[in-house]
Amino acid sequence: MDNDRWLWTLGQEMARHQLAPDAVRHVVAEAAAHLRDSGQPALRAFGTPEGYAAAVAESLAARYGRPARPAPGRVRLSARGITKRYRRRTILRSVDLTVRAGEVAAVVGANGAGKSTFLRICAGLLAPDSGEVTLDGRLGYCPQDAGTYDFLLPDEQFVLIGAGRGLDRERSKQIGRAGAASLQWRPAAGVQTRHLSGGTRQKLNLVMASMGEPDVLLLDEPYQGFDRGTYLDFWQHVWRWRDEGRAVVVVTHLLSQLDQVDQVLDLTPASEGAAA
Ligand SMILES: Nc1ncnc2c1ncn2[C@@H]1O[C@H](COP(=O)(O)OP(=O)(O)OP(=O)(O)O)[C@@H](O)[C@H]1O
Repeated sequence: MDNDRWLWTLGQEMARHQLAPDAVRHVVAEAAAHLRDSGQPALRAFGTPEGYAAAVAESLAARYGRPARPAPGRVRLSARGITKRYRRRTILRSVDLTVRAGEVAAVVGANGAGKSTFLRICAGLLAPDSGEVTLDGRLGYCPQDAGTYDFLLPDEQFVLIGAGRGLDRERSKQIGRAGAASLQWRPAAGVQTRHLSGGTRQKLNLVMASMGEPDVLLLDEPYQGFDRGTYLDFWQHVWRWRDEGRAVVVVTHLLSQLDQVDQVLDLTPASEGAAA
């Protein structure tokens, strides 16, 4: 089945699940954009259109059936007036973002709009030219390019990160393995990180970022390379972290979850946004 046919079938299937036409258009456009960007065949990226439509319908039903959320708490992350230039190019111009405990913010924008740059600034890894970031609580940061060590075993990475978060070896391994299992991954004994697939390294990256119950999670497109099931699992984690009172910031290109997040920070430059 070619991608056009797949997208058409997805639209039909979603209509069959009685999803609103706007939602159908939204999801089909998002899937089409992902296929265009990734160059992947649709079946490999998302599975069958029937299965994907059912999963979307389920996730929307879960959303509307979700019990009342706890009210957002204190401000965990505040970025004010963030401006960043590389040589003469201004990448970020006076960007503001405030995220409270129990909130999810999505950072969106075209390739090169400065999403990763903004997250690195929020994580304290990069200094802005002007503006200020205030972070209250423990930070978990999942960079876009896996922050993993090639020659370590996953367990060794869990122990390393756990040590920095005050966890002993056994507890670190336990938490790491449980996190891996929740993303449908069971690390095989003796396999170094360099031998893991791209999607699995990304799972490792995400598990490490979320170890030690951070108050603020900064996630830079953490699901790249995930298959469809794991991608949906990832968003379930996001909602759980939010309901546990964490502040979560997710950089994303994909739009289907945007109506479920508390705020969307669009870094597309004003002139480009107007032209689009
Ligand atoms: N160290 C650097 N020196 C010069 N330019 C840089 C540097 N880091 C990033 N850039 C440029 O800044 C712009 C923003 O990069 P950034 O990675 O933040 O964008 P992005 O929105 O995350 O992109 P993508 O969606 O492709 O991941 C890009 O044009 C990039 O080439």
